[in-house]
Amino acid sequence: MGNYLSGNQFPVQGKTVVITGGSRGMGLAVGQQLAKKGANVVIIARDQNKLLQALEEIKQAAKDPQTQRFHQLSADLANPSESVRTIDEIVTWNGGHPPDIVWCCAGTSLPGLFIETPISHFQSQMDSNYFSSLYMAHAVMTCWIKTAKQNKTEASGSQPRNPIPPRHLIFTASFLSFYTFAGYSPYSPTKAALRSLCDSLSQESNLYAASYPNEPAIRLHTIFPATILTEAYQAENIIKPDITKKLEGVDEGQTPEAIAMKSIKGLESGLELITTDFLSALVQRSVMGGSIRGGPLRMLIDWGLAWLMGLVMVVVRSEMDRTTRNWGRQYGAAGKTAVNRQA
Ligand SMILES: NC(=O)C1=CN([C@@H]2O[C@H](COP(=O)(O)OP(=O)(O)OC[C@H]3O[C@@H](n4cnc5c(N)ncnc54)[C@H](OP(=O)(O)O)[C@@H]3O)[C@@H](O)[C@H]2O)C=CC1
Ligand SMILES: CCCCCCCCCCCCCCCC(=O)[C@@H](N)CO
Repeated sequence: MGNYLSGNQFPVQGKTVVITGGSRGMGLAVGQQLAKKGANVVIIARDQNKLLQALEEIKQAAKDPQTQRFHQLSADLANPSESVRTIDEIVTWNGGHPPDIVWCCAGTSLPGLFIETPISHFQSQMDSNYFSSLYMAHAVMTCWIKTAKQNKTEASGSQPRNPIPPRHLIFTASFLSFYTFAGYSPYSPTKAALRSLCDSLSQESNLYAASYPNEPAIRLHTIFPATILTEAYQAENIIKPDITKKLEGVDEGQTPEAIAMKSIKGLESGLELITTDFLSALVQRSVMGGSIRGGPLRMLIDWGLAWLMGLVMVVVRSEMDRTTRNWGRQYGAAGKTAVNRQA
């Protein structure tokens, strides 16, 4: 609580954190960094061997391995009943208490030109990226509100107690939620949908906070990383259309550790939408819509950048259109150019 009042809006010491996709890449880095800050960590993914290996690495990073607790669960989160099952099991493991923080990192990317993409990929990308997060959100929010009801602390006109540290639900989207381009039609809509879900739930959380003023509020967040240098990124590059690689070439990428660190910093400073690099921060300002804004200073910066980006994005878009047309003239309309098909 001290932490909370003194400005850190994301204290994790002694809290129970669930990380979906915590067995590798960004999710694993998040698990290690939160363990280092004193959190109890539960990771969920499909591959059990990877989970066991990752759990060891997370334990090794722990601040106090004697008191912190760690757990892993194998589940395919594209299946809605698996989210309910895992949350139930975590509550039991956690002495009957719901987790304090759920961070949805699970996801995959199958880039491809639209008509070259098997129709089943559009559904499986939605399942893997959007629905896996939605199902988890539904399961854990249901659990949190059920607990609030059981505690019978509905608003009765009385003043709420001291500020209670909130619970947190975190989605992992992408730079591509804000701005997409050729080759990402199977993927970007799944991440844009996550941002919209976050905005919807963030508004709705006011309803719960007002109904249960003596229970922890639910805070929503979405992280928007650009390229993360993971094994998954190497794998997606094998199938990624050459034009897509060219268009995203300006982004050098960041390590999963750097992305995790910047995400946690954003959470600690109380942000709802969090970017982890400069380009994403700029492009975010061109599409703020009804998303929540920060305090007066941040609002001023947002507003200035939004004005600037209104102009800049016109240039960015037409530049990318020009690159794509030139590519088509030179190489034709295939994902892999003849040169790279042979390679
Ligand atoms: N790499 C990049 O360039 C970028 C990635 N992102 C997003 O960030 C997140 C992390 O990316 P990254 O670290 O590269 O990903 P990784 O592929 O390295 O890790 C993905 C994790 O999710 C798990 N997972 C995938 N599908 C399911 C499922 N159906 N049920 C349960 N677990 C699942 C994987 O384990 P298992 O396969 O065993 O289930 C693994 O633990 C993803 O949401 C990704 O879309 C955003 C921007 C850029
Ligand atoms: C001033 C504004 C200029 C804007 C220029 C646009 C630059 C393009 C940067 C592309 C970044 C792509 C990240 C994709 C991450 C991702 O989610 C995938 N790797 C997953 O498949």
